[in-house]
Amino acid sequence: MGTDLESVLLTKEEIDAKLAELAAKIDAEYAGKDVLLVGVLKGAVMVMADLARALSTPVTMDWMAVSSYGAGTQSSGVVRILKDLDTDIKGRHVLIVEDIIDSGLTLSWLLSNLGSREPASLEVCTLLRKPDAAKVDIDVKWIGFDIPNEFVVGYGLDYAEKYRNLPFVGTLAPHVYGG
Ligand SMILES: O=P(O)(O)OC[C@H]1O[C@H](OP(=O)(O)OP(=O)(O)O)[C@H](O)[C@@H]1O
Ligand code: HPA
Ligand SMILES: [Mg+2]
Repeated sequence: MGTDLESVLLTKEEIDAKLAELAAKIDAEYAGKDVLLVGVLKGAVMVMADLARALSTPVTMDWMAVSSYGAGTQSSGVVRILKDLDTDIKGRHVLIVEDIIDSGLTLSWLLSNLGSREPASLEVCTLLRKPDAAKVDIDVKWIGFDIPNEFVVGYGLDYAEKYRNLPFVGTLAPHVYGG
């Protein structure tokens, strides 16, 4: 697996099983409703692709690009919109799909931004969350895994844009980012 990675935290099989579990709960919640999945680029691409295919509920998908990390391993706290939604979400049931909640700053900002557009409902599904890294308290309805406060890569998650295409989630060796 190369010397840049320290260990595998979640295998592809564990991720697949968890997404199937989450999809069943999401299907039950939105039965008969018209749902818009909002993926947060770029990290959420893999979760969105696999979660959307695990759902039975018909959904539409839109994407928002925001960035708060740049090339580093620490959130700057400053969120920039790089690409806004194409869809007017007023009156829609919106489910934000995220790869990870770390400090929570990105999602907290996104929830208030999208919330002000008057959706019928606004919920969050994230594959990963780091409870020990939280700087803000956020209400998240669907969480795949709570993980330790270490920098992780793979399955959409990057370090300086690398490793997003790994099919599993792993921890990065500290020497890679000077830790
Ligand atoms: O809870 P936080 O501390 O705010 O961190 C979580 C956010 O950081 C990452 O995105 P990033 O800004 O790295 O953009 P990317 O998805 O394009 O990698 C990740 O995909 C989340 O959106
Ligand atoms: O642990 C992480 N890895 C990659 N990207 C991230 N963005 C927030 N936290 C992380
Ligand atoms: Mg990133």
